[in-house]
Amino acid sequence: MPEKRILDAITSPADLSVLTDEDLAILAQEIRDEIVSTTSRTGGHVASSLGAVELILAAHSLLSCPRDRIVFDVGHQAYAHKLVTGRLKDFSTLRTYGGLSGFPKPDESVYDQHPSGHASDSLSVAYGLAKARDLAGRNEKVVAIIGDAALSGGMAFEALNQIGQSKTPMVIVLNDNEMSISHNVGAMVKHLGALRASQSYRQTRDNMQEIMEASGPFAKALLNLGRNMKDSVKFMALPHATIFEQLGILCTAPIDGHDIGLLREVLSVALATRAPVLVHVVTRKGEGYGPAVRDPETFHGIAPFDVMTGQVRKKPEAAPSYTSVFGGALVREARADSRIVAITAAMTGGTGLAPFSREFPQRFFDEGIAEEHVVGMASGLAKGGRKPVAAVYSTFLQRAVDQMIVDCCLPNLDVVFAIDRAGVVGEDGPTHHGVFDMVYCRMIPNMRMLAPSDEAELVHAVHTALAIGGPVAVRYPRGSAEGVLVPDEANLLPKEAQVLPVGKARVLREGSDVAVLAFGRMAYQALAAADLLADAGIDARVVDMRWVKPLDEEAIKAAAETRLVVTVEEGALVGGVGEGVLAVMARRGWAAPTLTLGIRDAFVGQGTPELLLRDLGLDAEGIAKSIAERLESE
Ligand SMILES: Cc1ncc(C[n+]2csc(CCOP(=O)(O)OP(=O)(O)O)c2C)c(N)n1
Ligand SMILES: CC(=O)[C@@H](O)[C@H](O)COP(=O)(O)O
Ligand SMILES: [Mg+2]
Repeated sequence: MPEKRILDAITSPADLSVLTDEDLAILAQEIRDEIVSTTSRTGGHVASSLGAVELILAAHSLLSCPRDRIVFDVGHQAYAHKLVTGRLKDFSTLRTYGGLSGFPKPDESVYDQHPSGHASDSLSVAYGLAKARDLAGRNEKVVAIIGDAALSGGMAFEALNQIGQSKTPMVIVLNDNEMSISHNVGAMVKHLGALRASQSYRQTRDNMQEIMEASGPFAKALLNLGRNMKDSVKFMALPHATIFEQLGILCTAPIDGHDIGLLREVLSVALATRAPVLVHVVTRKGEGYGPAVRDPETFHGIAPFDVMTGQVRKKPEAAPSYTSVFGGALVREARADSRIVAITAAMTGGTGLAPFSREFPQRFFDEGIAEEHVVGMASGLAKGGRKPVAAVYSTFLQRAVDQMIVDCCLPNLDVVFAIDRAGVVGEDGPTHHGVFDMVYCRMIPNMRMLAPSDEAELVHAVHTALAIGGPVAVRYPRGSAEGVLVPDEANLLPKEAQVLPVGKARVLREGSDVAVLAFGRMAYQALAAADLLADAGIDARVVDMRWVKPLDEEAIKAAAETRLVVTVEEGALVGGVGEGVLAVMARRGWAAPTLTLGIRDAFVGQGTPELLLRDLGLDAEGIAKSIAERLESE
C-alpha cells in the first residue's frame, strides 16, 4: 500500500492551518513531486511553480481564502495554489483541452481572484481589492505575489507609486529568484541584488537593537500600530535601504523562501501590520528538481519531459518554427545593414532573438518585461537613425498599442513590429492567444501589416518591412512552419529575400465559383479546403492576401465577381481584416455574397492549436463546410 500523502487530505487551504512547519515541509515535497510528475506529461511552467511552493503554502496557512485574497502575478507559479484549493483530482488535466488552466482563472475556482497571464498587473489588482475592502469597511487580507522580473513592468511601478502613498494595508510578496525567463535585467535587479548581499534577515534580527535606534519613520509607524517592538522590527530591512521604503512601503530584509517556518513567522507579522508591507523572499527557480535547477530557462515553460533525465519528449519537427526562421532572417538582414537593431521585452529565446543577441550584442536590447517602453524606445532609436525591430508576442504587444499609435505611427517612423505568437498559441489559453493584433494594427494610420502564409513568405516579409520604411508589422504564428523550405538550404532561408509589392496579393489556386481570401497560415487551410470543395464540385479560388494593410483591392474586386467572397483570418472577427474586406466592397459598391471566417466575439480556450482551430471552424474541413453551407443557402 502506498503511504498516504498529506496532500491527499487537503481539500481546502483551511486544512493547512493545523499543520506544523514540519508537516508543511513534507507537504511541500509532495507538491513538488506532483508538479513534476504531472507536468512531465502535460508540459507547463515547472521552474517558477517549484520555486514558489513554500511561499504559497505559508501564505495559505495563515490566510482564510477565499475571504482573504491572493493575487498572482503572471500566475505561472501558482500550481501549488491549485493543489491546495481543491484541484488535486483534476490536476492531471492541467493545460489540456477542457482541463485545468495553467494560470489562476476565476471561472475555475473561487480561490482565483484574477485571470492571470500577463505580467506586472498583480499589484494594481490587489491594490484595487484592498481599496474596495476599505470602502466597504471590511478587514480581509490582500496579498500580491510578484516575481522580480514582473516587478520591472511599468504597471507594477505605477501601482507601487500609489500603494506607498495610500498606506492601504496589503502585503506584497516579492518572489526574488534573480531570474526572468532567462536572466533578469535592469537597475532594479541590481538594487535587489544589493539588498540580498547586504542584509540577511538573521543579521538584521541580530542587530535589532541597533536598528531600532536608527529606525526610520516607517518602522516607528509600525511600532505605533501596536506590534510588539521585537516582533515588528526584527523583520525590517535596514532603514532607508530600499526603494520600497523610500516610496512608503514597509519592507522586510530578504528571507529564505524555502524555509517555511521563517516564511510563516515573517508573513504573520506582515499580515498583522496595518500598512503596506513588502516581504522580500529569496527563492530558487526549479527548487527540488535537479534538471530544473540546472536549467531554469528550459524549465520555465517546457513541453512534456522525461522525469529521470529532464529531456523534452518532443517528436522531431517536420519544419523549423516560424520563430527560428524569423531569427535567422533578421540576422541575415542585420549582417547587410548595420542600422538594424533588435529589441525584446524579456523574451529573447521566445522571439528567436538569441542568435541575433550573440552575433550583435551591441545592437541587441533586452528591456525586461516592459512592452510599452520597448515600443517607445523603438521610436527613439528610429528617430536617431537606427532601424529597430521590436519583436514582441502578439498578446503582450496589446500593452503597447498607445506607443504604437503615438510614438511610432504618428511620426511615421521606420519601426518594424515582429509580432510572434499571432493566432492561437495552444495550451497557455485565452490570456496568450494572439488574436487581436490585426484589429489594433489595422486601425492605426501609417501602419502597414504583412501576414506571411509560410516561412519563405516570412523571410520576404521581414525583408520587405525593413526595405519599405515607415511602421510595418509582420505577424506570424507559434510553432512549426509549413515546411516549404528545403532543409539543405543554407540557414534554412531562401537564397534571396524579396521585396514584396505593397498591398499586392498572390493567387495560389484559380477557381471561379468562390474566392477565398486567406490571411497568414490560413492560406494552407484554405488550399486544403479547396481540395475538399473540388470533390463536391465547387471550384474555389484561393488567394494568399499577404497584406492585412493595405488590402489588395484588385483581388477583392475579382473575388466579388464570383458567387461568394470568403475571408479567412486567424484573429478576432470584430474589427478584423475580414471586416476590412467588407468595408472595401461597400465603399466601392462591389456587391457579392460574403462569408467572414475567423474568431467570433468570444475568448478562445486552451488546447492544442489543431483542436482549437477545429473548434473555431478554421481547419480545412471547417472552412469547406462553412463555404458549402453558405453556397447552399444562397
Ligand atoms: C506582459 C507580459 N510580458 C511578458 C510575459 C512573458 N513572461 C511570462 S513569465 C516571465 C518572466 C517572469 O519572471 P518573474 O516575474 O521573475 O517570475 P519567475 O518566473 O522568475 O518566477 C515573462 C517574461 C508575460 N507573461 N506578460
Ligand atoms: C507565462 C508566460 O507568459 C510565458 O512563459 C509563456 O507561456 C511563453 O509562451 P511560449 O511557450 O509560447 O514561449
Ligand atoms: Mg524571477
